[in-house]
Order: sequence, then C-alpha cells, then structure tokens
Amino acid sequence: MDLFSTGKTEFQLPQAELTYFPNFYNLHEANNLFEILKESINWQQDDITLFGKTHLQPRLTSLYANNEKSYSYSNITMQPKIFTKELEDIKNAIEKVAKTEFSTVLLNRYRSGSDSNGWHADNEKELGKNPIIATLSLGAPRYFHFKHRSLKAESHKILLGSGSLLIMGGEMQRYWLHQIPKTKKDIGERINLTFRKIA
Ligand SMILES: O=C(O)CCC(=O)C(=O)O
Ligand SMILES: [Fe+2]
Repeated sequence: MDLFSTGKTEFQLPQAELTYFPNFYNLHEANNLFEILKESINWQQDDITLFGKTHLQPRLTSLYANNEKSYSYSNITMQPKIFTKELEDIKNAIEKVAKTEFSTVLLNRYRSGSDSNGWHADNEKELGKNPIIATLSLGAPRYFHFKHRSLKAESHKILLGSGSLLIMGGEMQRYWLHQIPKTKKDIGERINLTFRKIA
C-alpha cells in the first residue's frame, strides 16, 4: 500500500456508503500486480443466460476463496480456487482499510473497451444483508456508473484509475445498480478484483 497517498473521497449519497481511494497502490505496484495476475490467474469465459438468451459473458472471470462456498449470479455458479499468495496479500491490505474480513474474490478481466459488465447489484443471498464489497482496479481506467433504483436524479460515474480501491457498503446493493459500460475508445486491458464475504 502507498503510505504517502492517504487521499480518499467519501461520497455523500442517499442509501449508500461509497468510498474511493485513488492511489491504494501506486502506479508501479499496480503495474506489477496487473502483469502477475494476468499470467497467473485461471481466466475463464462463461455462458450467461439473461432474459432467456444465452451469450458468452463479455469479459473473463475467475473466483478464489479461503472456503469452498460457490458464488452464483446470472445463472452461473462458480466454484472457487484456493487463494494464491498475491491474492492473499492484496486481501490482507484491503481488509485493513475496509475494516472487515473477506472470504472470496471475484476477478474480472476486460480485454478491451468492448468488454463490459451490465447494470446489476451484488445482492445475491449468499452475500448477506448490506454487504461490504471492495473493488480494486488495475490497468486501463474505466468508468464505473451507478444509479439509484428510484431516485432518477441520482446517477453518477467515477473513472476508476489503476491502483484505485472503491468500497461499496451500507444499503448500496439494495437501492442502487452499477455497471462498467463498453467504450469505443482504443484502450488497453483492465483487471478488477471484487472482494466479498460469502459465509
Ligand atoms: O469491474 C468493476 O469495477 C466492477 C465489477 C463488478 O461490479 C462485479 O464484479 O460485480
Ligand atoms: Fe458488481
């Protein structure tokens, strides 16, 4: 962790807690982690079924955990692999600022601007009520859009830079949706790690 950049932003939002650390890792550390994870993670591309139609998911994913609990969303059930040393170190660093413990990390790899993650909430039963979800971004910056389910004025975006950490908490998964939209810009790859607790 970069001890010299403590800057953080706590967004004032109705029915959500959202905190952004732009430089959780510095650019050098973030680059290193990006290269290590790109090579060492067991990336897969699953089929998802949305509104009765089956497609390849528009990104690569992988699941790691310190227990055997699977994670299911969009008709996919993922079985975890055991945390690697790098993932364990990242988890320990993030737990200190998130002030909670995580069991599981879902990794996403967006190979280009045409990879994406559609509107959703991380509200699966196995995450429990008001889950804390910490997401670390490495590589190409991408916009994170989030909107309130019923308050139409509450629609925002944050550019998630390399090395940044975003922590979602409070009732965010109940009242808000988020997405990583596609972009036509010619950008490189991005890896995102979303730490969760699956009890
Ligand atoms: O890529 C991101 O920043 C968000 C990923 C996400 O929302 C998820 O995996 O649930
Ligand atoms: Fe999500």
